[in-house]
Amino acid sequence: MRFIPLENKDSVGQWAARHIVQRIKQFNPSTDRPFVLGLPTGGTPIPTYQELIRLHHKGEVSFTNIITFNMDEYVGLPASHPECYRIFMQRHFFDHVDIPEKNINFLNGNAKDLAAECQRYEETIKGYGGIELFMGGVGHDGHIAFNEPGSSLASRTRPKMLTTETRQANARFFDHDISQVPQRALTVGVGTVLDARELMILATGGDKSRAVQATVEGAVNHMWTISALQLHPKSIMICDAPATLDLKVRTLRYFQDIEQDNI
Ligand SMILES: N[C@@H]1[C@@H](O)[C@H](O)[C@@H](COP(=O)(O)O)O[C@@H]1O
Repeated sequence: MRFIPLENKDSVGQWAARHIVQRIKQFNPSTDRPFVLGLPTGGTPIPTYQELIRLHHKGEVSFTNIITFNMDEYVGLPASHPECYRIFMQRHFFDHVDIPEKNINFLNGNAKDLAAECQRYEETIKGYGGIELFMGGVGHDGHIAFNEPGSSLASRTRPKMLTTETRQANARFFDHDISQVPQRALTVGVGTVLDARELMILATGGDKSRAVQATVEGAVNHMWTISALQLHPKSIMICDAPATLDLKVRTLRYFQDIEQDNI
């Protein structure tokens, strides 16, 4: 696992966006061979989306031959709700780049049969030959996508109950009213995430430092599902300085040393 310690959330966004653009260029996608990108919502990836939009407007990257899969979606939020993840993604990213509508994939949290919807998602991902690069954030409790503590590290896409801690954290998007935050979500599983050919996880802010510590220094553990990153052959975690506060100085210096040409 690579660990990239940077200064602030904007440098994290710039690094992540540059990495995505570099991977897309190396892959050289076409209509017959599109690049499949997994994407998160949340506050953390917003600087990355802003930088990707900037690079797109500069002519450095096109999303015409990119297929996207978002990680998760709330269950039962009206499709037009501003915090519905599809709407969030339109607002922060898709509306500002040249991705064709048909290339965008989401879980439908209003599907009648949620299990069948999750199965459909898994099959659609497989149909595209899997995900090339999965970008993600991390919850305060170390969840990846909505894989809350105790989720199987082999889990696949399925409905999950959200913890009170996660609903409290996300209440900031719902007028700070936890009762408006859905109790359930559909989420790709930890196993689904691990199947991607590359993982890139972003963590910014001091409130993520315990999750970062668990990921980088802790043991692989279902109570910190993000720690499954250690099992992946090609994973990167990118942090700002506050998110590294719980790491040992020795750990931080080690990664600063080996990544000095990349930070
Ligand atoms: N399901 C999402 C995750 O995919 C996201 O990574 C996490 C962190 O969000 P934020 O970036 O806003 O801190 O919270 C949500 O619960």
